[in-house]
Amino acid sequence: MPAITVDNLTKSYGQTLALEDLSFRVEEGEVFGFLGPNGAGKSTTINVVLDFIRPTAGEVTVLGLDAQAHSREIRSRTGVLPEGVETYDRLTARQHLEFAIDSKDADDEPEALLERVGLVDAIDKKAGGYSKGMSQRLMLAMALVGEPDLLILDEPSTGLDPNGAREMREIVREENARGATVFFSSHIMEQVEAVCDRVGILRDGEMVAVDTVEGLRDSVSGGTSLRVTVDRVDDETLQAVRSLPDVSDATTEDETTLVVQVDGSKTAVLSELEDRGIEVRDFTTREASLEDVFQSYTTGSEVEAQ
Ligand SMILES: Nc1ncnc2c1ncn2[C@@H]1O[C@H](COP(=O)(O)OP(=O)(O)OP(=O)(O)O)[C@@H](O)[C@H]1O
Repeated sequence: MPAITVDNLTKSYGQTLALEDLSFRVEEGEVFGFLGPNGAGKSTTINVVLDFIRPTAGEVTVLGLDAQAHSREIRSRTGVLPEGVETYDRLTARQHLEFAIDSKDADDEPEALLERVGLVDAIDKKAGGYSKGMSQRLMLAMALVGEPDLLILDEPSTGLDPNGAREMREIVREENARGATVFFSSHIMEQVEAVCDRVGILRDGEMVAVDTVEGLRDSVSGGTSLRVTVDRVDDETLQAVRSLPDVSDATTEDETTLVVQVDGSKTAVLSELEDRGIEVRDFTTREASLEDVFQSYTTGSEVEAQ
């Protein structure tokens, strides 16, 4: 049974079409990264999944239950880190957690939860004095209450410094190892790379790709960029390199530098140059970064998606 099923989901806010016929599944036990630029519709999707807003059309089930008919049960089994921090200034971290533990009928210890998110030192301080990162840590601790079956984290790294972002990823891994399904949104590809089993890329309210990180990388042509320093290069050589199998593009950066986009082995490119009597002085390779992949799917430029 999938943890989340979204079928033909459409959501309009007046004239604004935020989601258009969106369908995808999050399998039980996986870490699913929901990626998209600002305004793509990530929060809207999460809000429909949690029944905070109603869809214009389409069906959503969560943990096998209809999202609208069973929202109470779904929320009791789900830990949510919402977008934007909503702590209560006059309550301490301990009080926030006691409230969350009570409302979920759970038996967690506030200290233990705050220890996990690195906020135990501030346990009795009022949240009004917290930095953005501290508030984000507190919200994450609240999401962990009651060992939820499903964790939904909307932009969980917001306000966290690099250490905080790393710790957040560790918690995602731990929760997943315990058996929780994790669904988290981000507009930063790098954040999802380290922890996600699969990634869905949303663009203008539509899912443009769903795959493993490796699969996404492979689906973008020009997977590897090969930069070769030679003694000389001419048009004929450039044409010959371009027509090699697995080469999607080749350009010259200057009179002695060739940049080749190659999907397979780079040896063929180097052999072609040597066969033509061109001296290869040096070469470096660079794999398509995940930012390139993300950019190709969300802007349709830079690297061409197949
Ligand atoms: N309450 C609302 N009323 C009107 N339009 C809205 C509302 N909420 C969202 N939108 C619009 O719907 C679209 C999707 O917004 P959404 O917040 O879901 O995107 P997002 O991917 O979460 O973006 P971000 O990364 O900036 O949080 C945007 O065009 C946004 O302007």
